[in-house]
Amino acid sequence: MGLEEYEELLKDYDVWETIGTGGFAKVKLAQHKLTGEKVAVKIMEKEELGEDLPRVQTEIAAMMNLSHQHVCTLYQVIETPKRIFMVLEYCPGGELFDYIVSKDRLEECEARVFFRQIVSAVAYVHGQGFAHRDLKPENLLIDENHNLKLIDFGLCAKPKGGLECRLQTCCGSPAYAAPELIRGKAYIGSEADLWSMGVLLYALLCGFLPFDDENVMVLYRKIQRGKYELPSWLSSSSIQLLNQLLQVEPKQRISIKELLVHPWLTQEYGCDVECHSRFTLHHLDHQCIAELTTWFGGNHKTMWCLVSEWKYDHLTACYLILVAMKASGRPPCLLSSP
Ligand SMILES: O=C(Nc1ccc2c(c1)CNCC2)c1ccc(F)cc1
Repeated sequence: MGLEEYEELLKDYDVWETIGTGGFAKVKLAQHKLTGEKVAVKIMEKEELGEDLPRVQTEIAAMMNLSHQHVCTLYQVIETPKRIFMVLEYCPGGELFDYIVSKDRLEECEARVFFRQIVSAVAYVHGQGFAHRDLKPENLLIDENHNLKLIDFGLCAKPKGGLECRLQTCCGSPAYAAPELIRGKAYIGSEADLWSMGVLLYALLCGFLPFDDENVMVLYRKIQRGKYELPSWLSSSSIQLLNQLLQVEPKQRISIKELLVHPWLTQEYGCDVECHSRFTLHHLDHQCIAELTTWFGGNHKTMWCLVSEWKYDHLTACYLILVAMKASGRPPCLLSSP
C-alpha cells in the first residue's frame, strides 16, 4: 500500500488487519489513538471505483444525514489523490449473515429481536427520505451489545420528489431484489425495501433463501412467480407476515407504517417498534465538547462552533467517538498522553 496515501489516516489511527473485502472496498480494523476506541476503516481506490465513484459520494452524503441506534455511524472521511477512507463504527460481532450460518437458523423469538431493529432502522431511513435498496444480512452488522447496525448506503436513493417517486436503476443483490425492480419497470424504492425485508426475515427464520438458483434468469423467474417453501417449523403468524411482505404486487405489500405495529413484531413486547432515532442528528453533548476543549485548547464556545461545522474531519471523529463511548457506558475521555 502506498504509505504516503495512508499518512493522514496513520496520524490519528493505528491500522490493524483487514476484516472485510467487498466489491470495490476493503475494511480494516483500526484504533483511534486519542481514545483507544476501535473503528472500521473502509478503504476505496478511486481507479478501481471507476463509474462506481458516485456511489461513494451517495453513501457519504447519506451517512452524514443519518443518526440512529441501528444505523452504523460515520466518524470521518479522508480523501487523498488515489483513495477515499471512511472511518466507521466498528461492529465486533461481524455480519448477521455469518451469525445466521453459525446458528443454522434463528428461533422465532431471536429473529423477532433482530427484525424489530431492522424495521426500526428502515423506518427511520425512509423517514429521512432515503431508500436503502441493498438490504441483506451482509449489510447488517452485530455491535458489541449484540444489536444490529445497518451499513452500505452506496445504493441508497433519495429521490428529489420524495420516496413516492419512481426509480429506474436496477441494483442490489439478485436474491433480495423485488419483482418490480428486476422487471426493469419504474419502481418505488421504499416498496422494494419492504420486499427485501421479507427475504431477510425468511433468511432469519429458515437459514436459507426463499428464492434461489445459480442461474440468475431462473432465479428471476422464481422471484416473479413469488412462490416459496414453508418449512414445517414456521409458526402461522410468521407465515402470515412473510406472506404480507413477499407480495409480488407492490401495492399489495405491507407498508413500513403497518409493519411498525404488526402483531408478529409487537408479540411478547407489548409495544410498537420504535422508528424514531434516540439521537438528534448533529446534537451537541456538553460533556463531550468540554473534553475536546480540555484536549485541543480554546474555550467551550469556540469548540462548540468548530464541532458544529460537521466537517467529518478528525475533530468530528473525536466528538462522535466520545458520544459513542458515553452511549456504551464508557467514560468519554481522550487519553491523557498520546
Ligand atoms: O466492523 C465492521 N466489520 C467487521 C467487524 C468485525 C468482524 C468482521 C467484520 C468479520 N469477521 C468477524 C469480526 C464494519 C463496520 C462498518 C462497515 F461499514 C463495514 C464493516
